[in-house]
Amino acid sequence: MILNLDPKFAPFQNQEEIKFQSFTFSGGEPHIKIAPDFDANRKVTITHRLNSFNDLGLLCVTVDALRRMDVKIIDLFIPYFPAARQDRVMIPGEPLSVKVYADIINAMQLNKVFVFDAHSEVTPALLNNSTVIPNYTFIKAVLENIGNDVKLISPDGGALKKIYKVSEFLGGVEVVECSKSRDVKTGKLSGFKVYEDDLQGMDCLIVDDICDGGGTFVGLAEELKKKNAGKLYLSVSHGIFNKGFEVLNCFDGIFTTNSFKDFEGDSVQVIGLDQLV
Ligand SMILES: O=P(O)(O)OC[C@H]1O[C@H](OP(=O)(O)OP(=O)(O)O)[C@H](O)[C@@H]1O
Repeated sequence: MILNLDPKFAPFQNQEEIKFQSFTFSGGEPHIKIAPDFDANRKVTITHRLNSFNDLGLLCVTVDALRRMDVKIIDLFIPYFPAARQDRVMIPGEPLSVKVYADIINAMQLNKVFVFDAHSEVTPALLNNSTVIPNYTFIKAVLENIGNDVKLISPDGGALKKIYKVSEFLGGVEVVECSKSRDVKTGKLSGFKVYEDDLQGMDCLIVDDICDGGGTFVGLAEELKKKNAGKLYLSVSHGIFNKGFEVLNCFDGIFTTNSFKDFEGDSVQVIGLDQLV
């Protein structure tokens, strides 16, 4: 059975849904009332786009309510893992935020926790009983839109291992390795390298987990164009796009999923997770 905490997000279409009402108390506390007309002996999968501490609060009270209804087996599907990029302490005084979220979820003693395309190996390492759903079928769906005659672009060393697995899944689509550097003091992006001399007009698809402000991809696109890239496409599993799509107008197509939020308009092509999981 499925309990979709976000009414706009229902990735598992074929399962029977548990009904509930959720609201926020005047003091700001999330609350839920779950309709008791379901078989508590069955496994319940909660789905949630867990993007903030408020979402986490609703999840915590939901798990508590289910436990009090005697539900023994609870799975969780949170496609975007919050703070997954805060997976190391860069400067003393900063938190290891990904562990804060993981510890809270671990305390719920869930049967399985599913995450879509985790930022790094730190998330599943910290999260008990976790399964990372890879981005393979997402990228396959992107290629169904733009064609197979592209090179896959890995923006940095951290993404390399994943992109070679994507390439293998797709039957050996060629990978171009790139790297990015940051200013040690400010943490700001300072440069990109593309480890191929001439892209000879080939179309390029950048594959990454998250687009936030987009600086990574705009900078990389400039370097790819300097190396004679043809059309440029961007695919990110989790679209935050906090600076909008104007900044990304160097791309001939942008693809993402609905793991983080929904999108309106045609600036981005969204491949829903219901088609991928
Ligand atoms: O859209 P932007 O604002 O440019 O951010 C997107 C980039 O941020 C994340 O990597 P991050 O730089 O955090 O990776 P790291 O773990 O290698 O530092 C993500 O994997 C993208 O590469």
